[in-house]
Parts: sequence; structure tokens; C-alpha cells
Amino acid sequence: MSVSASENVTKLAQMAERKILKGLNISFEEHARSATFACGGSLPFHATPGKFGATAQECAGESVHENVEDSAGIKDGEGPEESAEEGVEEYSEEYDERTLNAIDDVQVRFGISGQGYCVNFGQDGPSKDFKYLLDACQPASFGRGGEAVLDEKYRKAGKLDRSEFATNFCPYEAGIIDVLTQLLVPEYKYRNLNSIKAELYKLNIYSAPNGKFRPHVDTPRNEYQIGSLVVSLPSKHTGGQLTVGNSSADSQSVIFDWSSQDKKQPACIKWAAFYSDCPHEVHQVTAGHRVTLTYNLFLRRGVGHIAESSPALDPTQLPVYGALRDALEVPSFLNKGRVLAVYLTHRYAHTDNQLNFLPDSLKGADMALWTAVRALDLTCKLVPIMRAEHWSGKQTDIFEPEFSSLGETVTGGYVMSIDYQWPGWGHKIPKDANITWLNGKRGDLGELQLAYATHGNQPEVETHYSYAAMLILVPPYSERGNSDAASAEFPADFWDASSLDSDERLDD
Ligand SMILES: O=C(O)CCC(=O)C(=O)O
Ligand SMILES: [Fe+2]
Repeated sequence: MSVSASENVTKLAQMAERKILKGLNISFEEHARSATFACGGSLPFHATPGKFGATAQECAGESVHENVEDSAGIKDGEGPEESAEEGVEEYSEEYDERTLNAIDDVQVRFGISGQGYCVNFGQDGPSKDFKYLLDACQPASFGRGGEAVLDEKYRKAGKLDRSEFATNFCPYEAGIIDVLTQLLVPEYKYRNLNSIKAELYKLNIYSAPNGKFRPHVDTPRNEYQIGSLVVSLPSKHTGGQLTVGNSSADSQSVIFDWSSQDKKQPACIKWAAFYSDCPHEVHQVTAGHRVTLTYNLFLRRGVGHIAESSPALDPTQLPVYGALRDALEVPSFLNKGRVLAVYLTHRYAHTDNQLNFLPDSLKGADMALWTAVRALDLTCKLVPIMRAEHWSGKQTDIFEPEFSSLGETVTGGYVMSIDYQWPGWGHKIPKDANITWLNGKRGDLGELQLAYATHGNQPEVETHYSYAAMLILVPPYSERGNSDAASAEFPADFWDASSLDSDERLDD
């Protein structure tokens, strides 16, 4: 090949490579949010089936508790929570992370009271009572034009509604919901809904020769539903692949093939999850039975966003609730009414109002206090407090009535370069505000609130840190407990009239 011909080949190869990279970049950038439209995985069973859970025999009512030692030296019936030394929990070395992540055989219980069955799904597939589960299933319908339709050409499957069976399989315990929360929760759909609730929906069996569900999109139950989770229980079958397409990129799809192809691998639980708007299809099952549990996935508040809003928490059971309620009943406690101020004890990004999810994101003692205060119907507010230092050395605490972003002021514009001039941030805490501080601030919890250039004899950068605090309006003793006290507001001049006036600015 001549030099120029080989140069041409190199150039062509480079061009082709650039084109591929460009395509990849477009698909990454353009679809960064929608690229992960589906995900899935496998969950192994415990190496010794039934070691930590019930076995097929137990499930069928046969006792297997013979008090024999297994290979790890653990006697059957003795869990890691039982220990020779009272009050001390001992864990077998075998109880490592892999063991923690492995799951028990899955049991499905169904049937009428007193005559029910329990099918065990383990490494060897379903136990012998599986035929009763097949019998118990009803034909599965699907939604068409707002109606539930039975049409075997479109969907051929059996189903049990969630009211007709019970299972010990728990997607939270299995770690699936943690994965989905990190992978599928859309960042900005709702500000505070950062977690996933998986609601068991159906058990389905797609059986050969015609089991299938032709392409469709699931109908969300409400605006909080973001997707579906399908969990495949071990049961030999061929075909039945689940294809999930990306609603925002026609060409993209993912195939989840749970058919029993790899005979050398022990059977395990397989799962897939995808957004509600993804078109998907269950291909024809050509042999065996494909057994699934389906879950509807809803957004809800999760860790970091649940202060005062979790229905699972009873605020009156918090120790601080009782302490505060008892204090309020004492006539001499802040008798004339005061503002009780508490510096928060955890770090928050309180000077960034994009990241600042306060009060939802309060933690620990701060969350407990806020929740208790609100349950006691007291008016309270979170504010940033900053120590302002006069150039003469005089110090005063100032605050803003709302959280703002670093460098941005609520009362003015952006802080510009100044020369020994007060930058316009904050209100002086009024002397007559009757503030009682409950605690002192923790120096390490300050967040950079202001940074600005000063140019006196030599240019410098001044920095000021603020500390988040909770201000609680405690009504006078005579007004406590009546309904008006619950709606009491901070006096208007608490936030306004206390602004630093010009003769208090640092350049006076
Ligand atoms: O079984 C599956 O993989 C998906 C089932 C499905 O699409 C549905 O139940 O809506
Ligand atoms: Fe579906």
C-alpha cells in the first residue's frame, strides 16, 4: 500500500472512531436522565438451603428440627441471636456479607382458611404442591380503554391477586429497593420524594405453550407511581424473555432472560424494574412455567426527608416531647412567654437553598425536637445565625428570617466588594425579643455564609460562618394549651424592625 493509501485508511479509522464516540456521547448526554430506564439482577439463595429460613419440608409441615449440628457448628434451631453469654450477641464468622445478602427460599401460601397450601421455591425450583398453585390461578386480564379485558391472544397468564396469597419474599430485605432508590428515583420530579415504596400487586404464572404478554405500557395507579418491579421465582421454563424499551429512545431496549439456560448455575431469584412509561413485552413461554411476583413502585419520602412527615413515627413517644410538655405545664417556666432558641446539633447544607431541605432533612436530636415542638402546636422556625464583628471589635448575633444561598442576601442583592462596609446581611437579634438560648453553638457546624473582598490598607477576603438554629415561640403560661396559642405568630417586628440600621453598620 502506498503511504498516502495507508494514511487514508488511518484517517478513515479515526473518523469512524470519532463518530462512535460522538454517538456514545450524545446517547450519554441526551439520555443521561432516561438512560437508566430499566435495571435488574440476581439474588442467590443461602448456600445451605433453609439454614436461616424454612425449608420445603417445614413449609409442608414436616419437622426438621433434629438438633443436629451443621457444617458451621450451628445447631439447628439456634440462630445467631442466641448466645451463651447473656446480653451479648455472637455472630458466626460464616455470617459474613455474602450470607447477609443471600436470601431464604421463597414461600407462597394460598388457599382458603384451614385448607391452604404452601409452595416452596428454592434452588431446585418449586416444591410438589406447585400444581395446586397452578389450579388456584385465574386468567390474568389487562387494561384496554379503561376496562379490564381477557384476551388470550394478547395476554395468556394466570394470576393471584395480592389478597389471595402471602409470601415471605421481601424486596426491601433482599436489597432490591435500596438499588432502585439509588438508580431509578428521578432527581427533580418531586423535591422531597426520594424513596420508593414497593407494593405487592400480583403473582403471575406464564405457562407453555402459549404464555405471553404482548407489548404494552403499564397503567400507573396514581401520579406517584414511577414503575414496576418483576421478581422471577425459580421454575424451569424456556422462552418468556422480558423486553423493556426506552420510552425516550426508540432504539434502546434491554432483554431480561430468566429461562433455565445455564444448567450448571444454581437457580436463583431474578428481578427487573422499569419506569411506567417503558413499553415492555413478555415473549412466549415455550416450555415449563414462568412464575413472577409483581410490585407497583411509588415515590415517597425517605431518609433525609421525613422530619415531621412520617406517619410511622408517633411524636408523643419521643422522650423530648414528654420533657417539653412537662416543662410547659410548669407556671414558672418562661412564664411571660419567650423565644426559646436552640442551635442545631448536626451539620446541614443550610447556606445552599438548592440543597437545603430543612426542616424535612433534620436529623437525630434536631429532628426529634422539631417533631415534638410541632406536635405540641408551638410555632417554630429554622434560621441561620451569624456572629457579626464590628471592626471596632464589638460583636453581635444577626440572623436572616429565611435561608438563602451562599453570598446571596435575602434583604439585598449579591454581596459585592466592600470597604469596611456592612454587606447588608441579616437582622440584629432584638434585645426585647426575650430570647433564651438552650445551648451554645458547636464551632465545627458553621457553614460559610459570606465571603467578600475588603480593600483597606491591603486587600483581604473576609469570611463569615453561620449556624442553623431553631427558634421556638413559647406562649405565656396563661395562654398555653388554648387553641389560639397553636396559631401564634412571631411578632412581625421580630423579623423586620430589628434590621440593622445604618448607624449600626460596620462602617460607622
Ligand atoms: O412478567 C413480566 O416480566 C412482566 C409482566 C407485566 O408486564 C405486567 O404484569 O404488566
Ligand atoms: Fe406490564
